Amino acid sequence: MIRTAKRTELIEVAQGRRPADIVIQGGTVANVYSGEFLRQNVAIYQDAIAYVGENEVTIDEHTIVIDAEGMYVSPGFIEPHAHPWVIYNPVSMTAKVLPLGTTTTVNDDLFFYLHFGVDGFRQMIEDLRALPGNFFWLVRLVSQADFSGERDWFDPQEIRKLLEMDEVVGTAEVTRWPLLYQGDPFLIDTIEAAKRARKVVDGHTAGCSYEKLNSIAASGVSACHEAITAEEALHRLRLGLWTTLRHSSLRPDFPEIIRLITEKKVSTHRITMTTDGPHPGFIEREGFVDGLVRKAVELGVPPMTALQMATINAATYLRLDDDIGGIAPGKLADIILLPDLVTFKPSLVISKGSIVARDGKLLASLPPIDWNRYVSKKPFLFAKERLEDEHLYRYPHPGPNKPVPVAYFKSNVITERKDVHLPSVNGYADLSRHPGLLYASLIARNGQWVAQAILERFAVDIDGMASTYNTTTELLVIGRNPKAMAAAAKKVYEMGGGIVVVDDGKTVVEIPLPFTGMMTTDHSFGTAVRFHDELLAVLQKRGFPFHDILYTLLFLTCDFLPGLRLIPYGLYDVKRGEVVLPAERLEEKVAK
Ligand SMILES: Nc1ncnc2[nH]cnc12
Repeated sequence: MIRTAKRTELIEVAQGRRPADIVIQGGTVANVYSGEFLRQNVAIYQDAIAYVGENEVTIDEHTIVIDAEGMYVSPGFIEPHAHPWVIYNPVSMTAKVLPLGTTTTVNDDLFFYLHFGVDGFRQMIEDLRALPGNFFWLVRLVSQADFSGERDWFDPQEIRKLLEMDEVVGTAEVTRWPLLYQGDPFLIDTIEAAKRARKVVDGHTAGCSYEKLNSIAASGVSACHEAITAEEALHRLRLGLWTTLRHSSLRPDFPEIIRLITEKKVSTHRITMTTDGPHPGFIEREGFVDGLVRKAVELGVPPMTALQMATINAATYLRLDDDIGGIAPGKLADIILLPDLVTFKPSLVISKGSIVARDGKLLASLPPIDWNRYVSKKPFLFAKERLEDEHLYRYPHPGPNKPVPVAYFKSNVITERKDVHLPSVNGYADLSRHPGLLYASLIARNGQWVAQAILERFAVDIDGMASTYNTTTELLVIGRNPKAMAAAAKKVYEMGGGIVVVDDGKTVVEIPLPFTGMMTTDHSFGTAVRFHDELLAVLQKRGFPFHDILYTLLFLTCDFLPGLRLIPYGLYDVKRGEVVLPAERLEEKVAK
């Protein structure tokens, strides 16, 4: 990482021959390298740390002297696995989490890359250099729902060029991990190239057995955050994978998984923690990396161990430990002041030598970003009126006496196939006598195709809703009433992306997400919280039985979780690897 502070000047400050810019004195420094708490002074010069010790630091009239008496002085927190698109965007996420002490986030690029391609994405990386804090990237090698042209879009040469950028620290999770198990040549070659460039290879091996994990580790993957039990986490640790413990809005797993440390008493130096893209309401109420540290300590992890996992361990995994992750001379000055080791809420946040937040308030300015300048794809490429055709929503009956495959939600994101006998009316499955069954259509934004499903246990009483917030960012329309579904779909079309719920002829939720269909363009994190909370409340009132609506929508259209899924190729049975009902061409569908 680039420093403005010259090494020779840092040496002068360390020797007291040059005044420091900031001195933090009288505090207890959390030395995450040695695992000690030490009463020491810290001298900061420009963006780096020059001195840590018991000597008085040389100051002048420009030096900011911070009295840290009674406080803990900790390295800034690091989130090694962020998804900066959960209605919030990279700027609003940073504005929220920096005052909470997370000075570094490492971010998945999926939706940015899908919508901008390499040129727009590169431009955005460059523009986001103006963000306060450290904002790094992991780049995807494939999407989360195969589509025609996917392999061309994720071009190996372009990805290798991205991997050369300083802001790109590695390759992002491959959710379709069976591709790695099978030794997919593109993935293996690109992973090899990433490793040669000294970058990390993030993993995503949900539900992978110990035996299969051997192959994944052999493929070059360096980390996994998908363990949901202490046992699964131990498998990852034993196989040399950096083991990232997750406590997210979708999977608040710490009470179980933290037993890896509190009961199995393993060595923790290869363990990190992640919030894994929580919904905005979760961050608002539970915090970000500060929340992980707080929760870990509450569950019995020693405070120093929790701090190490959130700082130096993450930095070491990311190969950034020469620059960040600890408080020592020569490192970048990412430092937080903690009044206690219980709440872990910083009273002061310093990033690269600047005070960026105090008492939970952001002081740093945010760069103006014109998000839509990166987007190379138009939101919709067909006439809006086409969405009025009810054939887009009604499910074609497979034939007399044949059961209809239904995607039944077993949990927030896992579905299971149920074969249900339904009457046929004019060739379509009739849901009118089956309360709780809903139509679902995934409509390509370029107007090329529509894929269809029937859902059960999503929500009993939804007339119509539409959302581009899903892993394909195509138009997902759900409901029991095709007219209401059409109305919701048209509204989302008009907004250029977003989420709309229509009930009894009225729009009851309207969330514009014009940035890739996933994010607001707003710098205010509060807006994202308000939108999320409103959506969840409205859907729960109409029978949504789970806790994380955004993840239900997000993953209904992915191809890596069990059950029936709605993907660009059609209704897909993941276990059998089989398309149950192929997507149809939109033109043919609406002409019927
Ligand atoms: N695989 C994933 N894709 C999109 N957002 C996510 N948030 C957490 N995991 C994610």
